[in-house]
Amino acid sequence: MEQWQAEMKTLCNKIVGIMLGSLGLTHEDDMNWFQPQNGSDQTQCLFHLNSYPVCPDPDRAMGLAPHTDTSLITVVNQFNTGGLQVYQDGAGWVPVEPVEGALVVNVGDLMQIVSNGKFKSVLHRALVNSTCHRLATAFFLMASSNAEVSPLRKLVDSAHPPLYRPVTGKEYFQLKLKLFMKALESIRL
Ligand SMILES: O=C(O)CCC(=O)C(=O)O
Ligand SMILES: [Fe+2]
Repeated sequence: MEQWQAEMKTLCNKIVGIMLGSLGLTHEDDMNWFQPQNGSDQTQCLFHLNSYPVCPDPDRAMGLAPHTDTSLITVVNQFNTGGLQVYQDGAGWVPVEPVEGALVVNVGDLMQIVSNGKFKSVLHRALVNSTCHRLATAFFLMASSNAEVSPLRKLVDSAHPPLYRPVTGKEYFQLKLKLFMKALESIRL
């Protein structure tokens, strides 16, 4: 389990590096701010094992209600049983069809903050079905609890003012628990 967690964290860090790199951020300083500092071992990753039993009337039930993740990114494994849907403006709820051997990467709220809105946190939900028990895992890469999360300096200038005030990883986590879908809006400048 520990080795799996370390490998997932490495994978997530790589993906975040590629995403921020695509915005022109390549320096170490741009990449390491969300890691635990000074050798502290605060939790920086969370893991959900979601279990959705067979449902006789799936149209009248919901596996996981619509939400955005608090994370920077979330890596989801659907184990070849669909159910995950993402909301797309204009199209509505779009199923994320499982692809054998592939993982799904969801953009979370913290990524929306640090990218100053360039990456949008995805609204998603999970449906149940009437034929098989669905399992899905979600691995969340968070910012460490004392890391300052704010739009990255290189993405901010007079033409692109910061959209969000700085928060610590811990503060945003608590805001999300309290305000749920209104958390991002509550730190909007
Ligand atoms: O079950 C799924 O496919 C998604 C799980 C999820 O969105 C979550 O745990 O936050
Ligand atoms: Fe989620």
